[in-house]
Amino acid sequence: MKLKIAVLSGDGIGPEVTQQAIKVLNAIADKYNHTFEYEKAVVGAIAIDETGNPLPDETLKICADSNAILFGAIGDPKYDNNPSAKVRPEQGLLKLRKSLGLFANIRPLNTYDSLIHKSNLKEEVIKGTDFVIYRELTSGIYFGEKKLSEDGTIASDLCTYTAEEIDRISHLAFKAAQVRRKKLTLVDKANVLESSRLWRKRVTEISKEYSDVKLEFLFVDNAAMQIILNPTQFDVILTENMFGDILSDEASVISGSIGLLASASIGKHAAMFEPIHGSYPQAKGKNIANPLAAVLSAAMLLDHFELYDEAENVRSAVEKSIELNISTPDLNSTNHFSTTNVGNFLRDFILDDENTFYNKNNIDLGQSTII
Ligand SMILES: NC(=O)C1=CN([C@@H]2O[C@H](COP(=O)(O)OP(=O)(O)OC[C@H]3O[C@@H](n4cnc5c(N)ncnc54)[C@H](O)[C@@H]3O)[C@@H](O)[C@H]2O)C=CC1
Ligand SMILES: CC(C)CC(=O)C(=O)O
Ligand SMILES: [Mg+2]
Repeated sequence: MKLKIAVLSGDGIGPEVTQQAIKVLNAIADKYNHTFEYEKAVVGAIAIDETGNPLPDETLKICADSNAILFGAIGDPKYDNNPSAKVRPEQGLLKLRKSLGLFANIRPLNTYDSLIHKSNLKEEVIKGTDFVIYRELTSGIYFGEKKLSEDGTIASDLCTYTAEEIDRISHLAFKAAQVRRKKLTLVDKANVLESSRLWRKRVTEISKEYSDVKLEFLFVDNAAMQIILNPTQFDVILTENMFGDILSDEASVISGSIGLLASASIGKHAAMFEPIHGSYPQAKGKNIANPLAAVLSAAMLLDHFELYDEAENVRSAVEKSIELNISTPDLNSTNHFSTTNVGNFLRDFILDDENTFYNKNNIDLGQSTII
């Protein structure tokens, strides 16, 4: 297969982790005889520095002309610490999602046997967790009208949803539940918010078309608690933009690190693959960020083009790296490996086996080595 992939690595650790995802995609292309062509484009703080615009037209054009987009992360402390900045990196990402119509953000979450004992949460609580969050991505409060009074003392952000916006992602989420464990939990705040009541009404209506799927409702405050107390109860979680953003960061604690959580942002005519984490500026340039979220997002890209064996190969390599503790410091506090070397391991494992990596780097199995 031939694919044109736009690469928007962005800010902070974005370029470091995206580089490993490309390394892995290149190994897959070599092994399975595919051609992946990459075209780089700027977004976020780096784009503001270069052009004054967090999403230059040229970037949008490159994305629109590609089969898929590989996205790293955006954000920089110089904007985070300046609430008055009018032009911000995050606007680039939001505009990109909106312009390409990427209305569904799919965030899978599972545990790894070799990490469970390291979790901050009890093994018996998290073992077997396997759910996916369907987060609405192009509407809600992140896209509503923003107002600041002239004297700067009153601010507001409007949360709006239309029936159409709710319906299109709901159908995707129900379809996902049908091929999973047939349970869908709508997370909202329908006891308070009018927009949430519309979600409940539409989703209840749509559920009649998916009678094999059990529909449950949960208020978001309770959902935040249940995700930690009893995460195995969930199969598909469907929710609006901001709730999905927040709950998925919380849920990443179950897996062991936010550096493991991948996502696919899907629209009618475009698809983007992005880790759920941000630009982790404290780690920029240190070669310590976990690249697995970016790599697993690349696996979701392969799935999207029905390259299922290839995607499975990437996931096996990731599992092997975790099992062998070839991991960055977020997962391996003692003998950690660099971002680059985790990527090298995955590449070597895909193209050959784990021994290649050990031999190339002169590592004895079981030896304590930091590289
Ligand atoms: N999709 C995106 O591009 C997103 C961008 N942001 C932006 O990123 C910047 C930093 O925001 P934060 O709230 O600090 O969120 P963040 O996700 O960048 O980092 C939060 C914490 O998560 C951990 N972490 C994140 N990525 C990791 C990785 N790959 N490996 C290991 N540990 C990792 C680190 O402990 C870090 O301190 C801000 O400018 C924010 O606006 C935040 C979230 C999403
Ligand atoms: C930085 C925001 C625009 C989005 C975000 O936090 C996310 O998509 O996870
Ligand atoms: Mg987020």
